Amino acid sequence: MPPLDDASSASLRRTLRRLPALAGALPRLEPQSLPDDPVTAFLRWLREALDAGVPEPHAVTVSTADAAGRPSSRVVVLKDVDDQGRWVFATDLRSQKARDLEVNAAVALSFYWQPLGRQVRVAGTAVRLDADECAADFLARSPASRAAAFATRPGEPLAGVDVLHEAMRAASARVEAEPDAVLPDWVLYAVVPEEVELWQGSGDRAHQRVVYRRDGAGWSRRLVWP
Ligand SMILES: Cc1cc2nc3c(=O)[nH]c(=O)nc-3n(C[C@H](O)[C@H](O)[C@H](O)COP(=O)(O)O)c2cc1C
Repeated sequence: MPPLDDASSASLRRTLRRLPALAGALPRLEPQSLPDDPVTAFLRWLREALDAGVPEPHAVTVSTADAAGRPSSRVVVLKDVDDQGRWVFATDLRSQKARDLEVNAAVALSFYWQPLGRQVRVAGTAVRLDADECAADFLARSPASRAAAFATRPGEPLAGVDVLHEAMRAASARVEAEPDAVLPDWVLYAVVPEEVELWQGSGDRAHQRVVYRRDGAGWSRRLVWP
């Protein structure tokens, strides 16, 4: 295989074209066997991802947009699907995603579970959880994660890696000295779903898409073309 830093874009295109996608034995989806509500369906698929040994199945891409509609995406970890059927993640209020959500609550999540050829998309509105819940989540984090959260200044220019390590050392000492200290900028967002799509890839490209849409107090469900 040619090196990927080869100047020839034709060679890059060839390399990319030859990469397999949706290879291997993938499960078949029987849409009628899916539950009526997407939260139960998601939890079933998450269980199957865990059982199949999918690496880090709780890693999820979160997409937000700023006040001008400029989108951005990044990976976070899923913290919960709560008893109100909301997908919960944690972040720093100073981060771009949080700044976006504070002015534009529209949000989309995307999971990809490669060994199963499955994608789940959730679109809806993000609500910030109350300070007590955010604090409890912060305190449940490992000391190293708490120190990292105290040390960071999300998105600000960093003069050098040594500055980061020094800030981490100072923050670790603080966490040890003050184990109950909470970062006030630590926030949880719950995504209230409007639409959830389960996508099952297939080697023969007859992929299946099932879209759930909120319908009054319940959900409607339909198949759509892939
Ligand atoms: C596997 C993985 C898990 C991550 N988990 C989180 C997380 O739970 N919360 C978070 O704020 N950032 C998390 N990040 C870092 C984000 O992807 C991102 O770099 C950071 O939050 C800044 O994003 P923003 O400036 O767009 O808000 C994670 C990154 C990876 C690769």
